[in-house]
Amino acid sequence: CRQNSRKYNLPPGPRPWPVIGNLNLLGPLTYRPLHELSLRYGPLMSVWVGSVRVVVGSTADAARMLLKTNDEAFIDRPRLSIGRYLFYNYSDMFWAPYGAYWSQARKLWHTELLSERQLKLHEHVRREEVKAMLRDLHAASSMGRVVAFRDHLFMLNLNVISRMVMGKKYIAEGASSVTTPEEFRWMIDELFVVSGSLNIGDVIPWLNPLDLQGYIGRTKRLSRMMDRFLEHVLDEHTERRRREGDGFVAKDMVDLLLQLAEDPNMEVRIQRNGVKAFILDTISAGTDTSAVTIEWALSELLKNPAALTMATEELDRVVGRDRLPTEGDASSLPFLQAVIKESMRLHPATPLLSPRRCQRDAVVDGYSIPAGTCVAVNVWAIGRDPSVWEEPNEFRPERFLDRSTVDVKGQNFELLPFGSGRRMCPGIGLGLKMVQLTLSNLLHAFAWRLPDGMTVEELNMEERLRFTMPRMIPLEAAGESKLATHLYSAEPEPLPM
Ligand code: HEM
Repeated sequence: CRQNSRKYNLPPGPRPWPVIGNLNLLGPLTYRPLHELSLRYGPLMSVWVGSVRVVVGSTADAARMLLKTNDEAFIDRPRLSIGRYLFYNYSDMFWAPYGAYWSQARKLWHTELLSERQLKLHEHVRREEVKAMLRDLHAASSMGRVVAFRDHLFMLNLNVISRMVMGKKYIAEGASSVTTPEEFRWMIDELFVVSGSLNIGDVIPWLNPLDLQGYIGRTKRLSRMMDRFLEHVLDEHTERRRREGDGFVAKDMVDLLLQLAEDPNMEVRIQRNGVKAFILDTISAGTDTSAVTIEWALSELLKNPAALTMATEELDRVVGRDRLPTEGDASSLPFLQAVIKESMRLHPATPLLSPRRCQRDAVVDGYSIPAGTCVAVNVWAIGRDPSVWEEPNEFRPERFLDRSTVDVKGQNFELLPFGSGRRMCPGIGLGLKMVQLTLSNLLHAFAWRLPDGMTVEELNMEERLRFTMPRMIPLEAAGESKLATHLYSAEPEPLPM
């Protein structure tokens, strides 16, 4: 593979070592050394991860060339062990190779599974779950307890996804006869551990059969447990459909998927494994991403009290103290929107966009990129590029009030938290709703401050990298309830007309 590369005019990059390539340069927070290397080798550079050639784009222009101008060349994903062993041999959408199956899946997600109509139908689920979280936080703050947000935010997003996709919360006591809440939680944690780890055998293939890290063994074990659980979910849904006969109405994503799986007009039939793989996609791609984004936005606000005041004053003005913010309020909260964009600029949930694979030889900016090359876009570096952003390391939401046309929907290449092009995140609508609704409610319902004795300067803002990029140290804060007590009860209020 490396000999082959001599005949190509590849983008420049550091000299690779035998076997490991440039792995020695990368470290745990890969996007940071990659950013440093790009300052030396340029916005389009080649690095070797083991024996896999990776082309990294580190500026908005490079991202545009890779994700828009050459969208079709880089639309595939690499075949990694996780897709093979956990996602039913790439039967999901995230890891599916480019082709008819993936195209059909995208269409279905867009028109059926996560359509505007489906999102609207489940608005009450998001409201109820946010309210349940507020109730718990109210109880904690009445007792003067400091709140650690991470678990609350993760459980909120998991509960919303579980209810929208599978019809109920599987973490609740007695929710399922095949797993205990503890077992389910273990599976979810394990899912993120394997999703966020590099399997050495994927980049040094002759090591794969040895499974030196135990990665394959772990993934297969998790897959067996998950499969038992997912089979049970599918059986429960099939049983309800049988029981209700002609009166059956699809209530959640699994119901819809099972109907689609039986549709003889499908271009490519969705098999039972496909249904299970799509469920897994929503859990792995749709829970932690939103939770991590909200935790970073709260952290930046606590570190920047002036911005926190502006956000809460805006909520007071627009929503008033008699009710909780709803999804409909989002468009009337420009400062909150700016806070979210600014936070996503500095702390994108996936600092290196999920890997793409070049499906045919391509030429980008005069460099040739051979088929099979992996492609990564360093959105973390793009978000901090001083030629695009003034004072790039400062948290300044106001910058988006002047640039309100810059959004996160994949058209502005300087801000790509959801990626871009035909492979960009299909969950953007749901993800944004969750982030906006949760953040507005947390800020409106409580006055937050750092734990006693901690100054703004002492709030640690280091990150770590797993599947997503969470805070290294989970955020803690003390909250004081601001609204009338009945607004914290779990009973949902009626939606404003
Ligand atoms: C704040 C929340 C979220 C963020 C920041 C986020 C970010 C991303 C990014 C960066 C990608 C890769 C795009 C690319 O390759 O260009 C992606 C892909 C994907 N996301 Fe999201 N996501 C979020 C929420 C969600 C939700 C709620 C779901 C589903 C319920 C979801 C499902 C997916 C799937 C299935 C893919 C793979 C698409 C494909 O390969 O065709 N995401 N997401």
